[in-house]
Amino acid sequence: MEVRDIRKTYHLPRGQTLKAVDGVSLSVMPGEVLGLVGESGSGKSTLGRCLLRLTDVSSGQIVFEGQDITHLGERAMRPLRQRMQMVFQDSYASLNPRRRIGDLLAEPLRVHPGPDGRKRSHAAITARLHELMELVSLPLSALERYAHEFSGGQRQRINIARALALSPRLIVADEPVSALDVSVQAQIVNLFTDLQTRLGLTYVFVAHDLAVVRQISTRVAVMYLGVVVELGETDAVLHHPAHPYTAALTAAVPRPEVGAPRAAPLGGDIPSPIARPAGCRFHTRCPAAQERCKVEDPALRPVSQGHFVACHFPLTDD
Ligand SMILES: Nc1ncnc2c1ncn2[C@@H]1O[C@H](COP(=O)(O)OP(=O)(O)OP(=O)(O)O)[C@@H](O)[C@H]1O
Repeated sequence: MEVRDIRKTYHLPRGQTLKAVDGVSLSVMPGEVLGLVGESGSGKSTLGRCLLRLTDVSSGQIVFEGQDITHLGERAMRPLRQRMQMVFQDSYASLNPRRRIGDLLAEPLRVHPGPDGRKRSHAAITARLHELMELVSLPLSALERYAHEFSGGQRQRINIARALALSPRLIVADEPVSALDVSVQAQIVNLFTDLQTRLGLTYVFVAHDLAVVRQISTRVAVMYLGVVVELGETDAVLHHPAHPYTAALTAAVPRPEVGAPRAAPLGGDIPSPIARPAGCRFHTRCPAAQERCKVEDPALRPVSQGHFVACHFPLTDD
């Protein structure tokens, strides 16, 4: 997927505008896991929804497998929906409590044609449901039960099974483990990793927990107030951050292999995206801000091969 300068503006009552995504360009390569991190309100969920066209973008371009999908209508999007799916944070809200799990999972299989382009038979649907249960390590008996009969972790397995039903290539997972207990989180992250290897999936993995992102991501994009401020390989971004914001985020996470933290944890709140600061949008909280940062918005530019930062004074390792 190629994303070019996409923006999503919400028009609020009283004429205010909120730029939730304010010019993001990035690519998602086949088979990679792109972690999207940033504090609450930075625009991660909105960007994830824009990528899958679950919300309309205000401007910019989204190209998926060579096809410009930016302005496709719902009918034209339908065949593409099979190839891109979303897993949400709230495992309960996304499962209809009055329907058996087997019924919920069968629905997309009934609506969309099979790999041969024809309507799936009852037997083909049943066989696929069994495969899905195996993929997410749930017993077949789960198909007969209702959402409330499962734990949060099991419900997230069901949501993953539903996302997998139509054999997608790309999955956007929006904080898929944030609502789970820590021990369960690890199991679900491992499940995502196993599935990725087995099925050759590509993920955009939205999370505010850097430990989770470090574990699963090939590359990381750090968002702040609607833009990507740092992008690169996971190790480069999280272990050698070039943006003071990333450095502050990583400083908040204890790392056993490193003694003293590299930067002070972040103070203050994220400013309102309705009245975002002029110049570099991070300057009001940046320990290294200078005069230039108050007036000039830095563009994302390379600091090394494949590692990009939007900062006038990027950090170096020495
Ligand atoms: N439907 C909407 N109408 C108006 N504003 C919205 C809407 N959806 C999101 N926003 C605003 O857009 C900004 C970005 O929100 P978004 O949920 O994308 O951020 P996030 O980084 O995913 O945060 P969180 O982790 O809290 O979900 C926030 O200021 C939010 O209030």
